[in-house]
Amino acid sequence: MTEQPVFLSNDVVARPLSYDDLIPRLEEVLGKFSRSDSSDVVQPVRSVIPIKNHSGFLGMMPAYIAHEDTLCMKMVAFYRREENLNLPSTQATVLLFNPEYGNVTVVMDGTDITHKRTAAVSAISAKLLMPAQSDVLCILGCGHQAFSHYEIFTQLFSFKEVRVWSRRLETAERFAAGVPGPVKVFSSAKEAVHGADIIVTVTTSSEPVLFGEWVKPGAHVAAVGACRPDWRELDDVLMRDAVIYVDSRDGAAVESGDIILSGADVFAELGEVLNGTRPALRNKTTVFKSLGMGIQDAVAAKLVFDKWKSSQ
Ligand SMILES: NC(=O)C1=CN([C@@H]2O[C@H](COP(=O)(O)OP(=O)(O)OC[C@H]3O[C@@H](n4cnc5c(N)ncnc54)[C@H](O)[C@@H]3O)[C@@H](O)[C@H]2O)C=CC1
Ligand SMILES: O=C([O-])C1=[NH+]CCC1
Repeated sequence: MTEQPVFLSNDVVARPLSYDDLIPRLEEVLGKFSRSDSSDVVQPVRSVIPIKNHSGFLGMMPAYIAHEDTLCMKMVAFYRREENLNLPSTQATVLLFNPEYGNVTVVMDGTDITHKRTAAVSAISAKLLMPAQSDVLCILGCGHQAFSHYEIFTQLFSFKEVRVWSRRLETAERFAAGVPGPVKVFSSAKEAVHGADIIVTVTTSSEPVLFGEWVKPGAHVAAVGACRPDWRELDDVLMRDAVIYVDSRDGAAVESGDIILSGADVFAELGEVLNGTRPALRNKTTVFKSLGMGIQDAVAAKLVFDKWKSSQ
């Protein structure tokens, strides 16, 4: 009980974290979260403080998962950086506690956990909501999340074409050169999106980068950026015309500018679809508005720690 916490650096965390392990655990915990009669999963909406002098935010994301006896807290700092600063826009540290005593057992770098669990949840949304015949994937934004989304989407699904767009052409070209498969680089978001079956938005923009009139009817959008109540990635037309799914209704009502400012109704949480209590309307245009949840970090961190322990 009085032992010092272990520290796991990002290279140690990244190694054992596979999507095959992550996806079923994330599906299970999202389902439990969305069961109104379940006290198994406790997770308040993230509390966020602005870092006023530096245009950043610090988010605190605690979670307790009773059936796994996992008590976790992620602290995540995020900034809207200019691309040429070459600094990460998101940095995270995860603590796991001994739930019986409350002492910290492990401190781990949360970078890879954040990249992979976010992409894995978007992939779950795609599994449930993208058109049955999905040939074209389009990714808007070419930073860290774009890489993890590319990785899992191309692992899980077979696309005939993968397209990318970023605000600066050279960022998109660097992305295309850095991934193993063929990628078409576009200099216009509108052209990149044209005819795409699934669109992932992973930008740090606070203004819409995706407009409803560009989106093919029936397409699925996994919208990952814009995590402040006054930030947008999607315009009002898309928010009005699409069926809106979220990770957490409570989180979306407080944090998502796309939902709050458009006045769009939330149709379902992803967990409700996984539980079979709300339908997956695959034939409609769908948006999954992702904000990120502490329970997602908790299952990922527990997975990493268990694997690390068994390798010692
Ligand atoms: N939903 C979730 O669970 C999570 C969401 N995020 C969010 O995902 C987004 C992407 O994160 P990272 O890939 O780590 O960031 P990053 O900094 O590595 O990449 C950001 C990308 O956005 C592009 N961008 C920046 N400003 C833009 C603008 N005004 N218009 C169009 N594109 C612009 C950049 O060119 C870059 O390609 C961020 O908004 C971040 O807050 C991050 C972690 C978890
Ligand atoms: O869930 C998460 O870690 C984040 N969501 C938005 C910025 C970071």
